[in-house]
Amino acid sequence: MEPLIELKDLEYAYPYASPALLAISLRIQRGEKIALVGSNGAGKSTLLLTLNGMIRPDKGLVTFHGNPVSYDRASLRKIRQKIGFVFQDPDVQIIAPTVWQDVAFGPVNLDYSDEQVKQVVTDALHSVGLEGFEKRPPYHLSGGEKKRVAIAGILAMDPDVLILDEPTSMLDPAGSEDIMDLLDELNHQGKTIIISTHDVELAYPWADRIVLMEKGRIIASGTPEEAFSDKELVRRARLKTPILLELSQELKSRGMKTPGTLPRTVLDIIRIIEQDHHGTIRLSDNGYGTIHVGDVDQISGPHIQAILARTSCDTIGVMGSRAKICARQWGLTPDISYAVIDKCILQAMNGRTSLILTTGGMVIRVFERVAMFNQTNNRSIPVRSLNQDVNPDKQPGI
Ligand SMILES: Nc1ncnc2c1ncn2[C@@H]1O[C@H](COP(=O)(O)OP(=O)(O)OP(=O)(O)O)[C@@H](O)[C@H]1O
Repeated sequence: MEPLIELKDLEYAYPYASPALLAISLRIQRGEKIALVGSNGAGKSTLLLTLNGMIRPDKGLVTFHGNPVSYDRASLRKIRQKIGFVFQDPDVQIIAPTVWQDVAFGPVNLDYSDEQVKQVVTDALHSVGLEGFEKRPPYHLSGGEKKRVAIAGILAMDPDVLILDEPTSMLDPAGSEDIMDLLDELNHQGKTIIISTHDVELAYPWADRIVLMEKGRIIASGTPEEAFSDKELVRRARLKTPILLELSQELKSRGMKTPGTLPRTVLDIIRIIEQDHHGTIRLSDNGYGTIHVGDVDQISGPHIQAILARTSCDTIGVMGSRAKICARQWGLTPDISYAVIDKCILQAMNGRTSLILTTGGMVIRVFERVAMFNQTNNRSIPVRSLNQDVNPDKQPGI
């Protein structure tokens, strides 16, 4: 398959400095979620800047859709619309006095009509959960909100690819989880996402592919399990093994049976431990808790309130920006907003009931994920849709 972006034998050195990139070759497929991981100075930001022509390599070739990137003004304008870049520090990117004007900056410069600008800015602010922020001065927003403004400014130009340099730097844990959840949502909508980070715990469960960098070179590119399993490579890259992987390596070295696949989440680790105990480690006396799923675009706040009043629901999880806004408007305080499905499966295994609020295609994703878990682990955790228009007979996993 032709890659969406390809880098061939790139080399680059900043003026009066030693090479920042050496022998870089990389193929990026449409729809991938890639994390470039490496220590300070490894070359991650420089590599990202070559992807949409912000840095022109001294040697080698960058192609997009099979066409070599040209560095004339018009071509760069085009490619930067299709490959959007979110800088590490949002203050570098935010330039206008209000959120609306800032997000509208790109579309206005692309000569969109007033009507189009209005539409794309409204949609972009909706996607990142910043409706109602239109008139606010960006400089008075929190770090997480500024990051969202920067992402909205890029989304307003409808890029195929989103590049984010250290997307969670300067954010608190909840803010980081919100951003990673947003990136998942955008990827689910078809965007290719490429981030840089030195946070292995963030990259390991999130990425489809990890590209490990050291001193300007790519030293590994593979699934997170492959990239982080080689202790020597991880040491060379001045990183550390993700804690779940280290735990599973320790369990294995102590004779615990581990399945073919390595754990990416807490749920995976629990599964390994349970299998070794023949699935009897702990199951609540009540059996499994139910996972309820509601599409916030198909259901009203009062309806949810009524359901919550008559069902004992131990945990509320929200997936996606729209669900987060609705939960806030309906006066609900979510317990979880990241890795929601896995956490609700863990709750269900402890006999606890949960409610997941989300939108559209994500509802089906919940059913599919739980069905797959039930099938591979011989479980029967029930999932129920709160939306009447979903035919339970057609729902996988019930
Ligand atoms: N504007 C610049 N001028 C000169 N040298 C630079 C410049 N930007 C980066 N470098 C150098 O290029 C190399 C790669 O830096 P880069 O910022 O790409 O690494 P990084 O992996 O993104 O690091 P970090 O995680 O610290 O952001 C480093 O040696 C750095 O000192």
